[in-house]
Amino acid sequence: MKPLDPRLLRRARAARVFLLASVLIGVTTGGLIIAQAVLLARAITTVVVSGTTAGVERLAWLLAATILARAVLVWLQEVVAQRSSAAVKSALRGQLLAHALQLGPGWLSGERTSSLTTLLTRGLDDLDPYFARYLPQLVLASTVPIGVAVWMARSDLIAAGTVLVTLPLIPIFMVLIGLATQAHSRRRARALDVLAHHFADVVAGLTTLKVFGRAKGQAIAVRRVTNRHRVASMSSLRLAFVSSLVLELLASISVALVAVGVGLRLVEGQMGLETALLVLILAPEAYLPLRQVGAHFHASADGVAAAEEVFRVLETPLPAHGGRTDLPALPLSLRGVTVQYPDRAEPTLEGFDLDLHAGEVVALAGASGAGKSTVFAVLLGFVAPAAGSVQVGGTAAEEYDARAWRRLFAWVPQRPGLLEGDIAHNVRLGRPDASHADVRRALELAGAAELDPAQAVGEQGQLLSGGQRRRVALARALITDAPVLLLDEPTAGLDAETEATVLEYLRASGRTVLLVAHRPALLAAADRVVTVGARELVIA
Ligand SMILES: Nc1ncnc2c1ncn2[C@@H]1O[C@H](COP(=O)(O)OP(=O)(O)OP(=O)(O)O)[C@@H](O)[C@H]1O
Repeated sequence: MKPLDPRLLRRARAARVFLLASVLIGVTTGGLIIAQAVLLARAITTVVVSGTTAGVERLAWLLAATILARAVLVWLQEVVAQRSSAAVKSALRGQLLAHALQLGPGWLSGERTSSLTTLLTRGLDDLDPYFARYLPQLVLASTVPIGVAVWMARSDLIAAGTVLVTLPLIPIFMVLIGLATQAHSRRRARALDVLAHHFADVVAGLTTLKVFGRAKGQAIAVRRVTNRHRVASMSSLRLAFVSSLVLELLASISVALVAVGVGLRLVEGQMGLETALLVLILAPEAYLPLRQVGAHFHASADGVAAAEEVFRVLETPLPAHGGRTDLPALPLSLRGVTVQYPDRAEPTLEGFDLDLHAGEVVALAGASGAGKSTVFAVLLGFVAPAAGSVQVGGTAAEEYDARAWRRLFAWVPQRPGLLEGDIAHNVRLGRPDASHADVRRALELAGAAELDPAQAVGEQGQLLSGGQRRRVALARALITDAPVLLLDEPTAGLDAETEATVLEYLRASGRTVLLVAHRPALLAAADRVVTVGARELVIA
C-alpha cells in the first residue's frame, strides 16, 4: 500500500475527515514551531546581548502560550486520530462482512475462515498506530520541513540550502527500508495467519485428537508454528530498530552540518546571535517529523497489510445479479450445468440437467461425492456454474435480485447451522412472526414433537444431538412459505416410523421438494429419482 492509499479515503468517510483535520492541525503546528523558535531566539538574545530582562517577560508569556497551544494541538490530534481510527475500522469491518455475505458460502469455502476472523478482529486493530501515529506524522512531514526551510531561508540561505539538500536523504532511506519491511510484514502476517488457522483447527478437533492419542503431537506442531511467528516478529522488530538507528544517525549528522556552518559564521562575525540561535533551534524541527514518520512506519505496517487484505476481499467481484424482485415461478430447470471448483482437476458436475415442476417430489441420488450438494449450491446461487444455465419459468436466474431468488427456497443442509438461543428462536429464523403454535406444529411435522421449543440449543447447537439439530433445521424450513424445499438427507437420524410421518407430510403439503436421498424410504417417496454423477446408483 502507498503511504496513503486512495482506497482508504474512498471507502471510509472518517479517513477523509481525519486527513483534512490532520492537515489543518499540521499547518498550525508548523506555524507554532516557527513562532516558538523565533520567540526563544529573541528572548535569549535579549538577555545575552543587552544583559537586561526588560521586555523578556512579554516574550516569555508569548512563548508559554505557544507551548500550550502546541500541547492542545497534540491532544486534539490524538482525539481525532483515535475517533477516526475507530470509525474507519468499524466502516471497513461492516463493508467486509457485507461483501463476504454477498459473495456467499461458495467463496467462503475457498477462504480460510480463521484468516477472515483474524482480519476482522485483531488484523484491523493494527490500523490504530497507522491513524494515531503514522498519518499525522506524514502530514507534519509534508508541511513542517518546507515551512521551516522557507523561514530559515529568510535569515540564512546557506543553512536553508544545507537542510534542503540533506532532507531528501531521509525519505530515500525510508523508501529503501520500507521495501525491505514490506516483505517482513507480509511474512509476519502469513505466520500469524497460519498460527490462527492451525490453532483454531486444533481446538475444534481436540476431542478427536485426544481419542486418537494425538493431542501431544499437536502441542509440538503448535509450538513449531508459534516459533515461526515469533521469529518473523523478531525479525520485523530488528529491522524496525536498525532502521530507526539509521534515520536518527542521518538526521543527527544533517543537524550537525547545519550547526557547524552556523557556528563558524557566528565566530567569524558573518551572522548575528539571534539568527544563529533561530537556525539552530529550527534545524532539528525540520528533520523531526520525517524521522518520526520512519519510526512509526513499522508500527503501522501490520495495519497497512491488514487494510490491503480487506481491499483484496472488497475488490472480489460479486456474482452478477439482475434487478427482478418478483417471486420466481416454477418450473425450475438446470441445463448442461458444469461446476468446476478452483482446486479440482475434474469438474464436479458436467452437463447436468434437471427439471423441477410445481408440486413434484424429486430425489437426487448418486454416490458420495458425486455432486448432489453441489446441485443445491448451484440452485441457491452459492456456486456459479462454469457452463450451462439455471432458469425459472423460462427466465435466467441471473435476472433476479439475489434476495428475491433465495425467497424461492427453504434449505436444510447436511450440517445445519443453529444459532445460540432456544429451539423456537432457531425455528423462527424461517418465519420471524410465527406464533408459538406455528413453531410447535412445524416441529411436529419435522418429527420433533418431543422437543421443547424453549430448550436451549447452545453454541452451534451443541446441546442437541445430531438428529435433533437436523429436525430443528427441517422445522425451520417447513415453517417458511418458500415454494421449493431443498433437503439434504432430511430424515437421517429418524426412526422408520417418524421418517414415514415426515415423508407423508412432505408429499401431502403440495410443496415442490428436491431432496438428496440415499435411504430406500426416501427414494420410494419421490415422484422421480435423478442420478447425479457417472456411477448409477442401484436402488434396492
Ligand atoms: N467448496 C468446494 N471446493 C472444492 N471442492 C468441493 C467443494 N465442495 C464440494 N467439493 C467437492 O466436490 C465433490 C462433490 O461434493 P458434494 O458435497 O456436492 O457431493 P455429495 O454428492 O453431496 O456428497 P455426499 O453424498 O457425500 O454428501 C466432492 O469431491 C467434494 O470434495
